[in-house]
Amino acid sequence: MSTATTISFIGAGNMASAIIGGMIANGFNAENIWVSAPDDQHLQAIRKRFGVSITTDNRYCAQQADIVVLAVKPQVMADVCRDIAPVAQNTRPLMVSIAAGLEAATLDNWLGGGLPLVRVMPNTPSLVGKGAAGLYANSQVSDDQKASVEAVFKSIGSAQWVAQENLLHAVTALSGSGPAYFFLMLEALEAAATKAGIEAGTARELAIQTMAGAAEMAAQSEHDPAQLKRNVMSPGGTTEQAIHTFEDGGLRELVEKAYQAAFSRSEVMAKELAGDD
Ligand SMILES: NC(=O)C1=CN([C@@H]2O[C@H](COP(=O)(O)OP(=O)(O)OC[C@H]3O[C@@H](n4cnc5c(N)ncnc54)[C@H](OP(=O)(O)O)[C@@H]3O)[C@@H](O)[C@H]2O)C=CC1
Ligand SMILES: O=C(O)[C@@H]1CCC=N1
Repeated sequence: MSTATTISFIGAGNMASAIIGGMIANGFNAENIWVSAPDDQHLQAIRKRFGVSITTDNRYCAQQADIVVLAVKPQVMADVCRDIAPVAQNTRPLMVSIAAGLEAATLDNWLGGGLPLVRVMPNTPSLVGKGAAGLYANSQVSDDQKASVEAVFKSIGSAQWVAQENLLHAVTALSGSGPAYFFLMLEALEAAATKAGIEAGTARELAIQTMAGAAEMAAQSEHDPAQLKRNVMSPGGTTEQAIHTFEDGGLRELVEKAYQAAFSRSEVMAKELAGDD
């Protein structure tokens, strides 16, 4: 990505902040980032935190950039896109949507048609440079534009292109929503350990370090997760009692059910919102 690349974010919430924070921590120049949202006080806080330029005018924000990231909730996306469409048609930036569900053709239609558009499904650990994003480009996107957007998301974690757009539903249910699954596991482990008498701060520290250590080991090891799990399960020891409890309690089926629920919701959102024209 060129150091002169300018990026505008329409929407300044959890996900936009995570991406911006990750980019700046990785050396991207805050002067080349614009952010717009309706609430000026919220924007002032973003400026203070990251040193980016801010405006409550989405059109003005979109006009500043080579890449425009649409980072609002799916339900307000139609209004936002229709509002900035004249500007986008005039300056023809690379449009990037991070919204769950919303299809490229629907977005492009709201933006007036014929624009280069990449859909990205990122996740909040982008803030700490450990994001995981799936990307899909429509046919208007050039190779250079693909390289630029890939560079942005690689700078804050892993970025993987998917061959078909509908695979983004599968990415959303895996890595888009995924951080919440692991935060739930942390909450549950911390609660169990606290009940057993460990001080809450200590329980959290040990649980987090265990999760981070397991993830790092899985990333670095030549063994698959099943083997790594077996390596912890000493015969007749403690771990096998816990793992058998998880298996007997139907954890795998529950994970599959939860994954499918997120996947289906993404599909339903795509259908519902595609009808919003
Ligand atoms: N959170 C996550 O983990 C992930 C979210 N996403 C996607 O990212 C998108 C944003 O989600 P998230 O950041 O969680 O949501 P938030 O609610 O945290 O942020 C939404 C932002 O949009 C702003 N906004 C609302 N209306 C407008 C408008 N008309 N013009 C400009 N900005 C507006 C809000 O402004 P204000 O601050 O003033 O209220 C807020 O800053 C969604 O489409 C979601 O599907 C994708 C992957 C992961
Ligand atoms: O829950 C959501 O809809 C968004 C998309 C993936 C993570 N958060």
